[in-house]
Amino acid sequence: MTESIAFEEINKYIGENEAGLRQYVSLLIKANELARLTGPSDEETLWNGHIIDCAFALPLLPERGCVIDVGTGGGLPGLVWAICRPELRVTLLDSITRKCAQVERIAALMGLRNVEVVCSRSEDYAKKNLEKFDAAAARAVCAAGILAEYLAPFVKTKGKLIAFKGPKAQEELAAVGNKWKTLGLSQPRLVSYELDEMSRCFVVWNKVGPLPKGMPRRPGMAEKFPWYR
Ligand SMILES: C[S@@+](CC[C@H](N)C(=O)[O-])C[C@H]1O[C@@H](n2cnc3c(N)ncnc32)[C@H](O)[C@@H]1O
Repeated sequence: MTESIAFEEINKYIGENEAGLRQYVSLLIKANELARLTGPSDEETLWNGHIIDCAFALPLLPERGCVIDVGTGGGLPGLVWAICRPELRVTLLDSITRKCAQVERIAALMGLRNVEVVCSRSEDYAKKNLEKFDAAAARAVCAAGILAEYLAPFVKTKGKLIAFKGPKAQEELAAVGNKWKTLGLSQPRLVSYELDEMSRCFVVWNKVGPLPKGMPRRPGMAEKFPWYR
C-alpha cells in the first residue's frame, strides 16, 4: 500500500463545516430512536467513529459532478460529503424505506439542496441510471468483489468507485484476483488512513471500460453467484 490520507488533509473540511456536521449528529441521534440507523449512537461514537471516518474519503471525491452512496443507511458517508462539499450532487440510496424516510427528513431539516434520497435496491436503480455518476461509493455494505458489481454500473468511464474497508480488504481483493477488467474496472488501489489507532483503507477502482453483457443483474444474484467465481 503506497498511498495514504493524513488527518491534516481532512481537518480543514471538518473545521469549516463543524456546525453542520454537529447538527447532523444530533439529528442522527434522534432518528436512531425512531429507526435503527447506526450501531451505538452516543455523540462521541458518532463523531469519532462515523463522521470523521466518512470525512477521510473527501480528498478522493471528484472536483464536481454527482456521486452516489450505495447502502447509505443513516446517510453515511453521503450526508457527510453533501455537507462538506455543497458543490457536489449526492444521491443517497438504500433499499430500506424507514431508513430512507429518516435520511430524507434529516436532509430537509438541514436544508441540504444537493441531496437526493432514493429508496431502491441498487441493482434496480442501476438499470435506469447506467453510467450517470462521476463516483460511486459504499461503506459497510458487503465484500469488495460483490460491491464492485453494485457500484460499477453507476459510474461513467473515467469515474471512480470507492469502498470503505477494514483489515479484510486484501483478503476480499485476493478472492477476485486480477479479473476486475471483466467489470470494466482497473486493478484496485488501496489508500490507507488511521482512525482511533486502527488501520483502515479505501479500495479505489477506475472505470476504464464497458460493463459486460447482462449486467446489472437481478437483485440478489451478485451475492448468490459472485461474478468472479
Ligand atoms: C450496515 S448498513 C451500512 C450503512 C451506512 N453505509 C453506514 O456506514 O453506516 C448497510 C446498508 O446497505 C443497505 N444495502 C445493502 N445491500 C443493498 C442493495 N443491494 N441495494 C440498496 N441498499 C443495500 C442496507 O439496507 C443497509 O442499510
